[in-house]
Amino acid sequence: MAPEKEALWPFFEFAVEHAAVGVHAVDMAGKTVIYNEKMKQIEGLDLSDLTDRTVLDLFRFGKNESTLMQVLKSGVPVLNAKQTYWNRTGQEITTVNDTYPVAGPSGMIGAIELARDVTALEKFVHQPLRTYDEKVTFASITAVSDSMKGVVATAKKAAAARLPVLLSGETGTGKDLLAGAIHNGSSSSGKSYYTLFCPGLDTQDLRNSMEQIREDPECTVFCDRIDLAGMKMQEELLRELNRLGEDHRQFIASIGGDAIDLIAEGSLLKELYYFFSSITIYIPPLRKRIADLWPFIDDYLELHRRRFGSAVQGLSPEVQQTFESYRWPGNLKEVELLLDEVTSVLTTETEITYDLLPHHFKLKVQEGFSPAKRPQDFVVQEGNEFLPLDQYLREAEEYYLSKVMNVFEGNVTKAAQALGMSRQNLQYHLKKLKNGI
Ligand SMILES: Nc1ncnc2c1ncn2[C@@H]1O[C@H](COP(=O)(O)OP(=O)(O)OP(=O)(O)O)[C@@H](O)[C@H]1O
Repeated sequence: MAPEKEALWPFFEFAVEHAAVGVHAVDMAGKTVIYNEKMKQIEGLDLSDLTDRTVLDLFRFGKNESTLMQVLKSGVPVLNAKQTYWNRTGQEITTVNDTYPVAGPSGMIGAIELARDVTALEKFVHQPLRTYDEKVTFASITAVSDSMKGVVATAKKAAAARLPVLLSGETGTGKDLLAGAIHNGSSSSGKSYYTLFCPGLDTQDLRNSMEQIREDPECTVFCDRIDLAGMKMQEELLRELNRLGEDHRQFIASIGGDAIDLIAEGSLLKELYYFFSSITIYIPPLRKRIADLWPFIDDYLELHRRRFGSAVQGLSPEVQQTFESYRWPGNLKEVELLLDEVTSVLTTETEITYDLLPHHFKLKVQEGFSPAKRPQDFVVQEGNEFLPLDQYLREAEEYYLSKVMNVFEGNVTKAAQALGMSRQNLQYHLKKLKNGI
């Protein structure tokens, strides 16, 4: 390298590390040569040893599924590929990726992926309900598990009583959907439905919306994610709501977790909680009501056959096992986006097989079983703190199973064979560990 260029090297390095886009570059062998801070943040991983191994070794996705590998092979850029991730803390992240071939003095030397984090924008541009132009009703909600049946039954009562309702649950559990169903199931059906998306709300937006709401005495007002609005905005919102007076409006709000915890940690204004909580409905995460997963997928595939002429009839047994043991931090919304991604590239396939799953999802499946323990934590040595036997055995079991699941890329059948146990038995152990039992 020319000395004047070499002198600039620290600047390049600094720029890559501090860039607001994720940067992942690989050489012609697929070995990672650059993986910047933003990319780690986006993928929710701490991969300090990434540079020593090839991407394929590490993530073990099929060659065709990695856009980096695709570009390495074709030499053609892949631009504007949108992906939604749920990192291991359950945070939803949407990126738009551009992947380019990189040329050296005598030909191509690798490929580079630039990932723009558009999560905030996605959240701000309010996502319409995914109902394919059909009216949202209680029948739009997949509710096969007992807990979800209970949720719908309470929501129906709330719609009839027209009392303020507070919906709580993780991202993607269907709070928006339920709010829409309550509106359409109440006497406000056919009247206006206002959504205030609280994380993106400013004083001016709030006042403008409130002006319209004031003129509309029979509407429904849905305040989405009040816990993400900030305390000052919550106080303003409460003042505006109290000013509306005694009309016939239906008030609904949603929060992303337990109300009492959110109040205790200072993310939810107690008085605003009281305003909405005449009826509180908690929607459990999908992993606690997995019975809802299969009917949701069946409905999704049936709708796609009917509307878009898709040929897909179902999932291969391997994919079923993977879905059953995955934690689904983004709940049914994550399932839906994953199916959108998979089905968008299918043509004549009648079954979704493991190979067809996107690599970022396989990565999440592998990551799902990686407790923060190290091998030395299980070595019994004098001077170490001794754990109660049952805790030690549980942690060792979790550690061992996590490693075996990683080796077999989340494939329960193969892992069970290696462990000398039945698939059902392994499934039972994995579920037990995931639920912290
Ligand atoms: N029980 C359900 N039945 C049918 N579809 C569901 C259900 N739960 C979620 N979905 C699907 O997931 C999508 C996203 O759900 P929704 O936006 O209502 O979740 P949310 O809890 O409001 O999420 P967030 O907190 O991120 O806004 C819905 O549009 C719907 O397609």
